[in-house]
Amino acid sequence: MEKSLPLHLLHVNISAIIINRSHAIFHFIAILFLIHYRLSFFFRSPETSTTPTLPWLLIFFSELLLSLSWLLSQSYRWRPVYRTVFPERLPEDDELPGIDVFVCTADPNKEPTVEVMNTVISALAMDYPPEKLHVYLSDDAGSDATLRCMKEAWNFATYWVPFRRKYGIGTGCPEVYLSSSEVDIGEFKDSEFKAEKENIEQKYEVMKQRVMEIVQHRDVVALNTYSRDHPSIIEVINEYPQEEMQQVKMPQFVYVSREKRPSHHHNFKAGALNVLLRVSTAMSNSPYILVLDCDMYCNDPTSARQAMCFYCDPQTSPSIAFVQFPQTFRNISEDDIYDSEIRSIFKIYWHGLDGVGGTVLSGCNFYIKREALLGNFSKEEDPMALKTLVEDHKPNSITHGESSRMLLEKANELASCSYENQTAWGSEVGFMYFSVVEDYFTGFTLHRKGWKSVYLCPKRPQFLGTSTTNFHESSVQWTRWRAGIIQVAISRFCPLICGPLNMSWVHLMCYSGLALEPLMHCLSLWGFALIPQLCLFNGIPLYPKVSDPNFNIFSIIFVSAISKSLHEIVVASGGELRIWRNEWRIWMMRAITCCTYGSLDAVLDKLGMKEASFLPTNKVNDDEQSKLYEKGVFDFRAATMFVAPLVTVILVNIAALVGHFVRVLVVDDDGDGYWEAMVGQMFLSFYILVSNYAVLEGMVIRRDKAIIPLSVTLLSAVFSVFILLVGSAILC
Ligand SMILES: O=c1ccn([C@@H]2O[C@H](COP(=O)(O)OP(=O)(O)O[C@H]3O[C@H](CO)[C@@H](O)[C@H](O)[C@H]3O)[C@@H](O)[C@H]2O)c(=O)[nH]1
Ligand SMILES: [Mn+2]
Repeated sequence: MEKSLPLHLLHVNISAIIINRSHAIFHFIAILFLIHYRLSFFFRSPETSTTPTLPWLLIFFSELLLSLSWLLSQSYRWRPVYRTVFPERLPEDDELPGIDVFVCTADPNKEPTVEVMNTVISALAMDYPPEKLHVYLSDDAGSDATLRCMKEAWNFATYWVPFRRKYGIGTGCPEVYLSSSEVDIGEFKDSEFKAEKENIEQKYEVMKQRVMEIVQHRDVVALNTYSRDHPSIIEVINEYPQEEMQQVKMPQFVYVSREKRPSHHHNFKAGALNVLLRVSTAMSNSPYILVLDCDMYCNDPTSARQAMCFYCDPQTSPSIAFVQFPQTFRNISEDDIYDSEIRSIFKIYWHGLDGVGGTVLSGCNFYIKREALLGNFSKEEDPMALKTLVEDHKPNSITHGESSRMLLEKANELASCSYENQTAWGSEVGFMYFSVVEDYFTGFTLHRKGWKSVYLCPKRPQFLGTSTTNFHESSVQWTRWRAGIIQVAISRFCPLICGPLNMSWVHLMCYSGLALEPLMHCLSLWGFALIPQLCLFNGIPLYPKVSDPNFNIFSIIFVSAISKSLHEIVVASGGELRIWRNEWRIWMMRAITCCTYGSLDAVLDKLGMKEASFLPTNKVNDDEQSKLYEKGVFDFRAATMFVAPLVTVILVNIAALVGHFVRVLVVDDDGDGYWEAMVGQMFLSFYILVSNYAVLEGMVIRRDKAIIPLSVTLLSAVFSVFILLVGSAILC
């Protein structure tokens, strides 16, 4: 009886569909009116119009681009769905499939070792049969200190894992459990629990102490060179004797550091994941793989069982390549001025993609099918003998003695940097190398092959990580993401031209929207930030007079766009009004900084003039920076390249408004309705200044350490004078 009950359910969000589609129709009609208005300009007699053609064309182009981006983004809103699972209906433990967990770390200076250890420990502590769980850590730095710390982590885990299991502790991460005062009081007040908890606390402190010593003695200079040039190191950690013999069944834990040589491109995270993919094929060969970033710990130990609800269902399992959980972060402040939560992606877009074919692969927190990554590869002739590895291998063959030595030898060969030479790794097999956003492109490749994916977003965050919470770091990260996406957009893989293959057209529209968004946003927002302002400065109207009925088209589009986003943030996802303001603001800022630089990076990469790079983000907590973020104050101590464009835009907008008022005062209104004709542009400038008041504040009002330096303001002033002079000469 139990068996016939479903393991998972799909709920279609009907009310969202009705609202989204009716709004889309309404907004679309308004855009058609706008296009009609702009086009009719070209059929007017030249005498009746005072506006030159070029600015008109440019603003029309900006409007068209933003409208196209809006149109593509309707695909994410076409059929939003959400899912529920029933892990209690899963088959018995011994029938569950095996899981290999991959954790990646790359730079011990930027990725605190204790955090990496906590992630590994939380994975070892997952609520899953231990003999079916294998955890692999990829250390791209090949740091001996990290390896030693992992042995400490393993040692501590042999106490933590049984403790967590025995008392059903709700989180797998010891740091979180031990630093939180509210967890599990009440239920376990008995002395046995208290004693055991104290023991765990003590063991954790000892571990941290040892780790600190190891880390302090690290030779940072030597490590930096070594991390780029070292042989492969693979160790099965649980082969080492434990402090005290414990009769605990533990998952397997393997440390892997692939070989790295300056002469070989290491392909960043995708390269690391592919090595883990091969090494794990030789060792445990579990059919499913969970990928985690080093700072993304398993908050809820039940995620594996939740994901298995899809894979244990014979009806859905054959077509699903991966089950994606959202990235959720523990360091998000109430204001979240940099949208570090990436709200729209995980709360809106991914639900929409799930409804039309499958969510995009999102870097970590996904359970992926090994078969989907290896494809038919394992069955084909493979010059490098992966074939024998995949087919002849019996999982769990790591024992002591000769066979184990041979296995490790084989694994080292698989982790060598020449292994992939002349193979399909990274182009057809495994994680894709083509773009620095390996996740987006790998997911796209799988969907193109006809695989599906699902998005599971339970109330309780399954994984928790640290997000970038300062302006510089998040700008660097966004520039990388934008660059990686535009690499795809301007290549033969551009979703718009590479054909739907096995995807639905709405799904393809989603991918196209994501791929083209950065380009469309940066071009159109630069247009909106400069063209109407230059015209305002020179007294040239670009919008209809207020008394002209056509003015309503623009007001309606503006109000409609704002109300929709307000509805999505405030009503549908329960956010506050200021979250809406902050998102809107950071979107504008990123369009003219990160999107622009990302596009440039991608274009230069395509021309062979600059290689795309993936610098890991800094995960070391800086108290001062965190405080500013908590208070919702912009930290402008960022590279000039990220601040100067913002200041330049602000200055041009101020100049336009001032220029306009001077003109009105000096040149008398000739009764031609000049004032009326400029209302649209005045409003736009005013709106940009009000929305980006934080930049003005950083320029002239604030008096702290994180303000915009005078030198940057002066440099931007030079830029804006240049733009005003040259722009006016060209446009008017
Ligand atoms: O050469 C590298 C570079 C990075 N990493 C690891 O990749 C992970 C993600 O790097 P991070 O610096 O945290 O970058 P983020 O921008 O935060 O990563 C986001 O964006 C990436 C794609 O750009 C995705 O892979 C990630 O999952 C996603 O969280 C970390 O565990 C790194 O240790 C490597 O293993 N090798
Ligand atoms: Mn990260």
